[in-house]
Amino acid sequence: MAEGSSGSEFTLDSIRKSLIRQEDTIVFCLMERARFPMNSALYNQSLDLVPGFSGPLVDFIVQETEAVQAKAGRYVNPEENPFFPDNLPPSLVPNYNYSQVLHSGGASININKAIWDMYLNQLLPLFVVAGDDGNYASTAASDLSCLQALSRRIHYGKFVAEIKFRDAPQDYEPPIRAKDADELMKLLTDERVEKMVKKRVEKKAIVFGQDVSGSNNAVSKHYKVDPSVVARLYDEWVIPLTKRVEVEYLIRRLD
Ligand SMILES: O=C(O)C(=O)C[C@]1(C(=O)O)C=C[C@@H](O)C=C1
Repeated sequence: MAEGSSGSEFTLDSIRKSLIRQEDTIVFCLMERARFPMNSALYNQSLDLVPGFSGPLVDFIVQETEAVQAKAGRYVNPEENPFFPDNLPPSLVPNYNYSQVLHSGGASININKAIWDMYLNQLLPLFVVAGDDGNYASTAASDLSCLQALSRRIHYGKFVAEIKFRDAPQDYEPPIRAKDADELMKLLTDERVEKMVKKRVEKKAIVFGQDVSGSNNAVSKHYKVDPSVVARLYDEWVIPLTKRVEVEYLIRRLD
């Protein structure tokens, strides 16, 4: 299972612990991306910076990186979903025996297009400064780290949904059979937990993102990423998209 999770235990508590640990990764990834300005040439559809490749430079870098990672077995892991799944090379390394806790229908759920669109068009402009420093390859590597961390967190909804189903099949089976997405959304929602998640990620952005001085204890008011943007990221996108994955997973759970 994911970062910080042992693999043998599969409970709502252990899954939530992993989601909490993944918050750290996401906040640090955003702080790393914020070191670079927007570098918008990287995302320009019509610049064709790479001879023989048509499309933005970020697509080229992500596709090539995913191809190498696919050969090294990244996408054999049920927690990982590629952004460019078409024509990915197969894994060349011996298969690791990942615990197969998900229903087989879960494998086909990949909402990375929505994550990509949200990250590039809505989130990035909220936390990076305008400008161009020419560091396109490093910026794209940093984007990919953010995208992969967000994708892992959001698709973790598959595991959350599986454990919720196993804990209360009698509640979930009727709306699954009726293909009632609204009822499933109601059942899986826990507003108290969502509130806590949003508060905690904002706090993490405050704690991790302040300038630390060796000489005194003054608390800085400058943060590497605006904590309210991190809270908004979870409120508007991460939690709703995780819930979308949960519903998509549950709808297929009895197929
Ligand atoms: O922890 C859960 O129960 C989840 O389903 C995850 C999550 C989230 O994305 O953080 C999503 C839906 C719930 O309303 C609460 C939290």
